[in-house]
Amino acid sequence: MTILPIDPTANANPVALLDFLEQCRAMAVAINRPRLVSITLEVPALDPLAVLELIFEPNERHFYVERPAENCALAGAEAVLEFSARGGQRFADCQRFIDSTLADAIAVGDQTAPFAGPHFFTAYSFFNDTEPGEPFESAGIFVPRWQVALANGRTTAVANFIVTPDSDITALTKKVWHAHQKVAEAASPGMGKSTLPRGLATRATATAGYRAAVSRALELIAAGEFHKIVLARAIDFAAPDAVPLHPLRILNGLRQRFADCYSFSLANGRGQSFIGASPERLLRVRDRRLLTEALAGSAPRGASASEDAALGATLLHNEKDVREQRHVLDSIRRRLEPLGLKLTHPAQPGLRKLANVQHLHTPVEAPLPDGVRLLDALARLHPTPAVGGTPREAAVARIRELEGFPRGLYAGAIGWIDAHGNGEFFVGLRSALIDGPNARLYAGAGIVAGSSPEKEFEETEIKFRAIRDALLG
Ligand SMILES: C=C(O[C@@H]1C=C(C(=O)O)C=C[C@H]1O)C(=O)O
Repeated sequence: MTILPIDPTANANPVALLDFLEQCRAMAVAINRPRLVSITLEVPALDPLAVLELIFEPNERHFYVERPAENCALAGAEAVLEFSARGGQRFADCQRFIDSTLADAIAVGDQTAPFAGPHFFTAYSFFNDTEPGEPFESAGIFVPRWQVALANGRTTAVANFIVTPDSDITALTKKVWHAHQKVAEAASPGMGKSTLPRGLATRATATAGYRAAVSRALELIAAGEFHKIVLARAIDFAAPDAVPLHPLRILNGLRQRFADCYSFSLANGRGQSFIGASPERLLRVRDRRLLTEALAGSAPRGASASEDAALGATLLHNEKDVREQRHVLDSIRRRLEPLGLKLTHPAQPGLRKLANVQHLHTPVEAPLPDGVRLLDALARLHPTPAVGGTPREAAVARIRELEGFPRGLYAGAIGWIDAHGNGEFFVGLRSALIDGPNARLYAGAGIVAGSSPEKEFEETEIKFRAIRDALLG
């Protein structure tokens, strides 16, 4: 990436912009290829979700993720660049796309500001290949036209665009200036209010046969085919009178209730969005330090502090749950150590308490060795036994047949990567696919020897609550 020493705040006028874009075009002519140009500006305090609401277009791509507890939110919309891949090489194909895009990219503005420069919003479906007709690709990346992020009390806006050797620079200047004005408007005191449709879901149908699928999985475990498998259920909700459900309205409810989770929305640009409040970090890389976690084993929250503590203590000592979580931790070690990572983690799991459920949790950390990049680690980690099973191949091979519905992005890997190789991915859990007035909700549970079909069913009911309550308003 070429970083030009231009101060965009001092040059925030259409004449300077035109001049700058002419320079970029000359740089595109020099290599005879299009270039991604990225302008970063620090702006007054803004809620990225409010901005996304204001510029929301149902048929544009968007990406949103927020962890209120970390005072961190990131929004992007409209694709200036898109890439998709499928199959076993999808992570490596994505890395090549990112590398070639960055090799020709030009950036201006303070590149040390939080979330400065171009970001690649990326989603991997649970399986290497999605089924025909599924709304999201098995690997999809887009670079947004605009991005607004909040971190450590600072708000950063980024505008991205493509300059080709024969770009019409006057038209492009108008477009970029218009986008700049739009974000500036959103930051003004008279900021508009979007009128989101008030669609709420009521009617529900659940996929049948979950208990039978768990029983069948227990037979396969007894026969030695695998040790653990995660099986999910889907429930379809619909809004009466076909009033469309608005992903960002549901998201606003999720972020208020699940401050400690990743509240997210990802739109495919064709009217469908995948939303949720996921408790599970798959991977974070910051300044070449990798952070992941083993999260598995579940218990309800108690009504009083003492009941809650008792439920937590039972979970910490439950042999089945401890074994289930251990499978996840062991798998993380097995998958990452061959890359040369020296992992550190506490010897015993702790409790991760969410509004509706508590889990066993072990944070895992390591410096990234030279030459190893975020997507190398992600390709090895996904899917962990927290959402797939162990041994991975044997368990994952049975999931489609036992569940009977396409997972799509449920339990997939969703996140972002920046120009320096930093990034963060979470697991697409406690989630729903929104399509007009329809919503499909997903929740699963890990099955090991000793699991009971009835208890696993109840566990999925508890997990459904997170997204169901937000959906029902
Ligand atoms: C599969 C889900 O959650 C995963 C499975 C868990 C379990 O089996 O106890 C716990 C946390 C998650 O890793 C889900 O929420 O759908």
